Amino acid sequence: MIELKHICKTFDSGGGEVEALKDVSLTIEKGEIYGIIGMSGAGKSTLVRCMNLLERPTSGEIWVDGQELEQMSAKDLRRARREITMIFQHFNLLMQRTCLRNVCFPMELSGMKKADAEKRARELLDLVGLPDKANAYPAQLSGGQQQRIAIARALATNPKVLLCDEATSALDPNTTHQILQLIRELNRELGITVVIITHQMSVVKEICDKVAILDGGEVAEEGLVSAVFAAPKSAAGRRLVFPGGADALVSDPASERRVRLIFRDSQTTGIPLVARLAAEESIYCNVISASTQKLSREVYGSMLLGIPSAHFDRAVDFIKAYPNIQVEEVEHHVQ
Ligand SMILES: Nc1ncnc2c1ncn2[C@@H]1O[C@H](COP(=O)(O)OP(=O)(O)OP(=O)(O)O)[C@@H](O)[C@H]1O
Repeated sequence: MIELKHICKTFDSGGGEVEALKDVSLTIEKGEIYGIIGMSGAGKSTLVRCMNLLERPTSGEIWVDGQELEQMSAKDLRRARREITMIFQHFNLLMQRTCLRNVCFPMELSGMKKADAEKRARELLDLVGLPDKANAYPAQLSGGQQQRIAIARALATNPKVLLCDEATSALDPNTTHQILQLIRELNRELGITVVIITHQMSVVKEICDKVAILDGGEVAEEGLVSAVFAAPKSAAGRRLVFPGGADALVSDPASERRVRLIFRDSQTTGIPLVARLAAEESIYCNVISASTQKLSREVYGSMLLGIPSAHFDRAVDFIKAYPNIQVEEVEHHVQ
């Protein structure tokens, strides 16, 4: 289990101080796939680098399996770091070494015998589906294959935690899907805890159990992916889930009140609610935006409606009579 407690990180950059992380607290349970998502500059890379002390926080504590990293002896910290490995957007392979020698590298550093390291490296190449690339050089491989080699290398020290910093951002959608599948298999089969740093919602939707949305160095919200993405509460969450949104001028605040509806299963997403409000109650709503998405194997729908103020209560009562629809009034600037 990884616990971040009140992490702050301030960088001294020539022109002044940059507060990259402001009082970040998160708990990542053992065996979870945890996504950390945010816009560029939100502090994602800084946060993930703090998790293995590649970056030392200015204040706050990082606990891994009940031990505080900064209180460890140098020897214990080296051991702990071997258990928290990382893969990167640009793979960071050693280009002068063959794939086999790349995977052997961390084992050589830890003093393992060459023959044992090679045996283990071949097993790992097998595990990531590239047993035939042992003698190839990274430059001879595609991006997806290079990331597989990087994953094999990351697994060489039998880690408990795999940190993935934008690990699929340089890959096409199909290759991204294959790498995410591999990461999910490793999570299930080896029980590795996975932390995924990304700016892509599709990545979090595809494999994460939980997500934290980072905004300006702070956690805007966090929780189960299905809960956060179905009904984001923070402004940062809404920007991510409803990018672009609807034009704030699309409805008239003087005559309409705005509600967000969240539909929670495929039966509910199929209800022609707006048509029924018109046909059965003679209430004519303005559909400002609508979308459906699949999260954790369930279909969620979201709709932003402008309801004529005069009929607001009646319309909300009508909607609430349906099970599995969540209704919340939102401010007029919400999109
Ligand atoms: N070594 C550093 N020195 C000074 N400022 C830094 C340093 N590293 C990061 N920052 C600043 O900290 C903030 C957070 O950066 P970080 O790289 O963690 O964000 P990010 O969410 O990972 O962004 P991106 O998705 O663009 O990589 C930014 O304002 C960045 O300029």
